[in-house]
Amino acid sequence: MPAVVVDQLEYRYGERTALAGVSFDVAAGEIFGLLGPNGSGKTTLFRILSTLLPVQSGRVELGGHDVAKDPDAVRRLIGVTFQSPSLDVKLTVRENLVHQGHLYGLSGRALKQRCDEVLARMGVADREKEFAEKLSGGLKRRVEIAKCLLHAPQILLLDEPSTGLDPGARYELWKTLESLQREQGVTILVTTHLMEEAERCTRLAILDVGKLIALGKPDELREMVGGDSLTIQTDNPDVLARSLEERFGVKTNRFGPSIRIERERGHELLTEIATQYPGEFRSLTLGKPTLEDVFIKLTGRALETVEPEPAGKKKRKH
Ligand SMILES: Nc1ncnc2c1ncn2[C@@H]1O[C@H](COP(=O)(O)OP(=O)(O)OP(=O)(O)O)[C@@H](O)[C@H]1O
Repeated sequence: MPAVVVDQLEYRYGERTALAGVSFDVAAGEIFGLLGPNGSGKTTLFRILSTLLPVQSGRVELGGHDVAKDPDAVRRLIGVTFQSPSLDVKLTVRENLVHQGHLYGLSGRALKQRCDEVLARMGVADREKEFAEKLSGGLKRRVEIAKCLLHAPQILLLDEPSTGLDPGARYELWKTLESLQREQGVTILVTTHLMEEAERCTRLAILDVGKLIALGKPDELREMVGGDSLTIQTDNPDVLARSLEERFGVKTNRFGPSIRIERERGHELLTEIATQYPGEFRSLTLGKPTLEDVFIKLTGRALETVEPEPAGKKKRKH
């Protein structure tokens, strides 16, 4: 039985469609990523999975329980962390855990034992007496995850868990998530707009404007983009892109000062551009396709901050 089933899920905020018929399954023990730019519907989906928003149309099941019919059973199965921190900063690390344990009906020796276990598992046992406000961002995130592990959930739902963390803290957090999956068989579902985080997922669903546009393992998704990915940074992207298209018959994608070209034997084109356009670019880089390239191929846009308008117009959020 899949840990999570999402079937033809639709959600609207008034006139605005946030989810337009999304379907996918997550197998038990996966680290499954929901990847998409701002406004793609990740948070809406996350809130439906965590029983905070109702199912308007379609079906969602976690651990075999329908979220619309049996939200209480779903809540017992899941541990959730949100984008905004949920620690009480005026309490110590252990006090935060103890209060959470009370909400789940834990007390006495059983609660103490669970607190000891999750503090050790998240590598924060030596911080238990510190006030939460004194902790770094990375440690706060670990304590939040410790908190949501107290009732031994089978499924963890983490909304952008790496947001605000530096690269070192991100790396450590992911090592811990991977060990939770490996050693305890916990199913983990994360939302993210970070490529680095998406690359570590066992499988990914890519969302764009409320639609699921791709589903698969990171390697399978990358295989959708042929050959190499060539990126050119330039002060004149429009002029240079037009000239490259005419001269080499290639298709270019333009994002701000960048031009991206997907091409077999990219090193040959790179040499041609370097010799025929000296001084017209700031940098010229060749690499294997990334998940960003997959998104560009599917949508013609970069994974940037774009907010769709109900009328179909697009405007930048920030
Ligand atoms: N409470 C709301 N009322 C009206 N529209 C909303 C509301 N919440 C989200 N939306 C809209 O629904 C769409 C999907 O938003 P959602 O927050 O789910 O996307 P997201 O991928 O999580 O983006 P972000 O990464 O910015 O949180 C967007 O167009 C957004 O503006």
